[in-house]
Amino acid sequence: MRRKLAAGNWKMNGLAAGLAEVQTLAQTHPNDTVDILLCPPATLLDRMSATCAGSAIKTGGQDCHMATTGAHTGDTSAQMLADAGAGYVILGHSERRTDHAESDGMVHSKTKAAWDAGLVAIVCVGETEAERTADKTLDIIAGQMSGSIPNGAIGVNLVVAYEPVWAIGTGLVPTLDQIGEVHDFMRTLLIRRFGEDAGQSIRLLYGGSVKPANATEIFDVSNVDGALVGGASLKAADFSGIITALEASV
Ligand SMILES: O=C[C@H](O)COP(=O)(O)O
Repeated sequence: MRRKLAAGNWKMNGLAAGLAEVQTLAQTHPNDTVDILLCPPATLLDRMSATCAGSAIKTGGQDCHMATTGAHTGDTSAQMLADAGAGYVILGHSERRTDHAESDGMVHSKTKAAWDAGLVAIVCVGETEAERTADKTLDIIAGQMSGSIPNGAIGVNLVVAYEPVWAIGTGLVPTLDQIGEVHDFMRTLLIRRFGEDAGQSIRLLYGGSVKPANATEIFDVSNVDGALVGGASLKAADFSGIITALEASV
């Protein structure tokens, strides 16, 4: 039985004042019937981890370098994220793939670095609007998963997030059939590559304009084990509505 996960990605949003939202969220969801994760900007990670200590909320990074230490100005290693209290790291988000030209090979190396540091890697995949229109969605997903995920994936070290690029921050959401088609396909790929036990235990998240109003129907889709939420994770009231919908789906 896969444990559901509600993951919030604050992206480049959030100052110290935002920690009040985290305290409210922790008070609203004191029990951990699902996993709750917040990934703040690196500047807030240490303080958010301290704020969440003893609560049901875990913290994570939004990216890591593939090396452990060294002359990499401006970068953060997986070990540093763990040192700041993180248990997870988001890797290969489409904004990183676009803004920083991250290739599948780089995401692959970063995932290995995350595992070496004891972090759970949330590897993101997803097609652009043009790729969906050209009916290439499943090919893109297969290529990104094969190129970005190293050998050795199991349920406790990997989460895969399906995020159609055209649905991120746009208010557009694929149909439930489209989400189900991709999630079922990802499950099949994981089982084929890693075997039945590991393949069935890796959690699959949907991400892209998830809100309290559409969360329940998305969480009913087969092989959707939770969500990777951007904008709606910034305010406790919004993210709480999504967590409540996920708890109800268990
Ligand atoms: O990492 C989160 C996703 O990019 C989704 O962002 P969004 O919920 O603002 O569409």
